[in-house]
Amino acid sequence: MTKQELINQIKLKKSFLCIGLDVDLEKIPKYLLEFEDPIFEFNKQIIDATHHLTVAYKPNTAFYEAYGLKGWKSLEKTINYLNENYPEVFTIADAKRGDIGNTSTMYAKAFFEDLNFDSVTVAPYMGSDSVEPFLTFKDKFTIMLALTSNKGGLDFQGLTVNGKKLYQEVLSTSLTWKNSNNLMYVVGATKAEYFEDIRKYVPNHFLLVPGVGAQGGNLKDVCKYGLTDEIGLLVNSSRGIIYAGNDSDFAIKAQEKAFELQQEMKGIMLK
Ligand SMILES: O=C(O)c1cc(=O)[nH]c(=O)n1[C@@H]1O[C@H](COP(=O)(O)O)[C@@H](O)[C@H]1O
Repeated sequence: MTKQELINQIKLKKSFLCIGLDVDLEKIPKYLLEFEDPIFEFNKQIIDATHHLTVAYKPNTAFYEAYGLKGWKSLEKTINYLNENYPEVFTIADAKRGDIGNTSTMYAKAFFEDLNFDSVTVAPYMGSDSVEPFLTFKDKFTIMLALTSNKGGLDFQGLTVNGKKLYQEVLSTSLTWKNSNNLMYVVGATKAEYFEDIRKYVPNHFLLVPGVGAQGGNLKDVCKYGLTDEIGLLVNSSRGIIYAGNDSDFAIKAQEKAFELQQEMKGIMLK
């Protein structure tokens, strides 16, 4: 998908919502455990009920890898279902990869070619040659961790290096990399007070913003400085949406939660 196609979707749906498909067999409605593939059945129902309200889905691969080969199959069925039925939706493999160059190329092939996701999350710790292989894929995006939502996010990202905070250094250095227009950045919703500063470094790149909902982040605070003329934000909620209910009406409950967030986004976009 191109950046323009993503922006068109955002404008059409009046939404910059991303729904996290972080499926935990202990949390899904019990009746689904009777299905041959409970994870896929859960995702399918969530997707069918929410696709008109969201512009992106983000399965975190940990929730699939935890179930071994079966989990990976469920991930493959989920991305295939999305690509076949809702190709307009942006897809994010939240895998947080990154390694020496030739290994990163293989990670990129796994998520961009084999599974055909639009994007993958990557950690910047190993530097330029660990990220650049991901950036060579046309119309695919690499979403690099900048300032994460968790408490420990500042342990390293907040340290001063070369007179700058490490996350600032990550942002400015990454802009010098080849194909840096294929980058997006993760900035946690729980770090809303940093968005003004972050936009000084990356005024136009998309930011993936997790941490609204279960982690307590607030949409309005994020939008105050995070929004660009092209919106430039994908705000993710996982548990707050997909576990809104845990009975046979779970998909409707998820739809209600997604609708609430979409309406809030629409209000902000129309201001
Ligand atoms: O890369 C991410 O998506 C991510 C980065 C970050 O800083 N914080 C963060 O919570 N995430 C992911 O975003 C999702 C948040 O889930 P909820 O807290 O349930 O909405 C999980 O899949 C996390 O792994």
